[in-house]
Amino acid sequence: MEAEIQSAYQEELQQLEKAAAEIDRQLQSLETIPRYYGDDLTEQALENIREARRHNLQIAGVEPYFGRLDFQEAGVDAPQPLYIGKVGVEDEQTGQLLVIDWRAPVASMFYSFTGGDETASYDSPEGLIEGLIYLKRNLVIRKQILQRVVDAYVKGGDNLDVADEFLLYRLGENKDNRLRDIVSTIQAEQDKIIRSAKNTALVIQGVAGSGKTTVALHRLAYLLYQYRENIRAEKMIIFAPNSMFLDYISGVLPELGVGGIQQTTFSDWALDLLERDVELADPAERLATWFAIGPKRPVLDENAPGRWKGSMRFYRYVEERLDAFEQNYVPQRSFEAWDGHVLDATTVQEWFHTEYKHYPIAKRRERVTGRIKRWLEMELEQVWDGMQRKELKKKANARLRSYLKGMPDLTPFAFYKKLFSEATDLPEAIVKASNKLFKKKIVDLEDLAPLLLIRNRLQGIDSAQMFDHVVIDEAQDFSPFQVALLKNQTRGNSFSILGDLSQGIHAYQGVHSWQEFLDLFAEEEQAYFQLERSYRSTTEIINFANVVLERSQQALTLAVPVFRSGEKVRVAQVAAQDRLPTVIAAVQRLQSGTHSTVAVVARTEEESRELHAALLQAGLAATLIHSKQREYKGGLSVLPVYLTKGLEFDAVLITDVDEQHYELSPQDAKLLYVGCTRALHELWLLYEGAPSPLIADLDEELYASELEI
Ligand SMILES: Nc1ncnc2c1ncn2[C@@H]1O[C@H](COP(=O)(O)OP(=O)(O)OP(=O)(O)O)[C@@H](O)[C@H]1O
Repeated sequence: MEAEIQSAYQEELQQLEKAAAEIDRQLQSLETIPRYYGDDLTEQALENIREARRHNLQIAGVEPYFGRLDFQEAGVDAPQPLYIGKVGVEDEQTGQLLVIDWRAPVASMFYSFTGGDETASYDSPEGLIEGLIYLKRNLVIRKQILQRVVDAYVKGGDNLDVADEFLLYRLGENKDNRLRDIVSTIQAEQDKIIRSAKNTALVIQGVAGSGKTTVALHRLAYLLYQYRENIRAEKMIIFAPNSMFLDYISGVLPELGVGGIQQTTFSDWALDLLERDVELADPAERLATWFAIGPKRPVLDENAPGRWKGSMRFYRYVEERLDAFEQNYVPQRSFEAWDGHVLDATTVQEWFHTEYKHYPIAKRRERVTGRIKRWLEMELEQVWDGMQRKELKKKANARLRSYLKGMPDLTPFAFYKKLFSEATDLPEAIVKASNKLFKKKIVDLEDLAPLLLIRNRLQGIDSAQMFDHVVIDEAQDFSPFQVALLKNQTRGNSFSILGDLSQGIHAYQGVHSWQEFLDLFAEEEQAYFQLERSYRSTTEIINFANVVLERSQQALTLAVPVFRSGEKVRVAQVAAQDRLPTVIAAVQRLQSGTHSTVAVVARTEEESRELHAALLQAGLAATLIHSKQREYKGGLSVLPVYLTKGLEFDAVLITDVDEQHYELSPQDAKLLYVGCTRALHELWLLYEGAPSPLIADLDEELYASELEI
């Protein structure tokens, strides 16, 4: 056995030497060609191709490949070793592929093949190719040095779940301040999502840590490769919950060799399109209101403004108002330039409703106005007396100004404001609150989608504003209105919509069932996937978090851990006077091991500020994360629980898990669940007085109560 391992290692060492030498040679030969900076278009195109190759070779130069698959195609004599890497590399001398891009059809077998039956197949442009797999091998190469060779499958061998062994090895690593690519360990259920056809609206429900964000980013890289003829990176967009999250995920796409994809939050994107004509109400205040402790929180029902204004009922209401506005846009009366010189109302209506029908309202107004002016000029040309013409022109222009007032040139905000000020059939509380806010030209997050719907109808959607693909991360916080709006701007309904209802802590604005989104798409253009395995946390952490979730009294899917065992979760009571010293000592203990990212999670922003100050005073370099934070620095972070969503840390310490801070309610259970599932390796919870009912009377197997600090 030992001899076999040695010989496999030697074989791979030789292969690596050969591949690395070829990559270096190609890179050097490209470097000898001077870069072109001129304005000749052909030269520019050639330079772009060279630049893309340089970039790919640089990526391949660091880690040429990560896997090997020996595949014997039916009808071929012997198995061929296929080396799979982040980018494809061709041997320039032989024309053979030295490394196959992980996104290529043949590489799909590396992910879909999970042992068992040794036959495998893949979809190629020529049709289905079938054959036998002889070997599936994982390779770890760092800076061109071969570090690990692990065989996940050998035909005829004892294949004992070695695929999992390699995955566990990757999952056991500590995290720095960025999300990473997972090309070498994409799981079969994730691969299916990544390789789904472009023109489909995918809705993905995935438990915490199931790789949703990561999978969505890999899917973008896949689509760009597979549909390179008719899709462009600049036409793809990722919507994420906040700027700090965008910063946190910003490393993955460049690692996959992809650049140029728009990455933003819905509010930033919407405010830009609205030309910053309105201001957004302070998001920190909104969070403080909805995440207040206990009874201070507003009632969450279908009349919560976010739910109500985000509904399809309101979408249709706004559309009806727009229809009525358009229908009555042209004045009923004719335009009389001066006595007896009349332009019929029906003629103007014909121009507006029939001739220019395909233009948006504002454009139609422009066209119709221009045409009336031309008609007027022609009428005036027939008046021979210059003095009289001048007189009539003055009079006619005054009448025209008054006539055109009947076709108001409204901004989206002016239309929306008017809609609320005239509304008699909308809930009173919503109208009152909206009118009050709109007086100051301030709007809430849930007003942005209606404003854009109005904008699109008034001003139209420019082709530059259309998308080839849209990713919505943390989609449980999105409303049907937002998705319906984006649907109008997305070619082929190409969407990746991913989220987790168990983490729906913004239920005052987000969906309560995925059906709310699925209803927006025809049956044949949608697909629904569920991811249940959690890759982030140890089994101990997942089992603990699942109990918290079960106490939410809602039927939610529990996460299934990938079997990776670690420390027990620690739950300890502390006396009031010991709270801060205990937090400080606990952080020091958690930082003393190999953990590079540690989070102290408080219930509110105010409490996280206090803890942050105490940690700084104790000489610990902690970063406070607040709702306006744009950058994620890693190391030691202090943050309120509702801002942890989407992030992950080697160790997490949650403070104040007592009966006041976390009640036995679905909302608090989801909050605590989110907090717990952020931890990769260690999770500690502290409370004063009585523990939260969400963690009281737990099975002793689930936790340890000593802190050992
Ligand atoms: N196939 C995989 N191989 C290795 N690591 C993986 C794999 N899938 C997911 N992970 C890791 O699991 C962690 C969670 O991934 P990610 O943040 O994408 O999950 P998520 O479903 O978006 O989580 P959440 O909803 O809790 O924010 C990351 O560290 C990611 O690298």
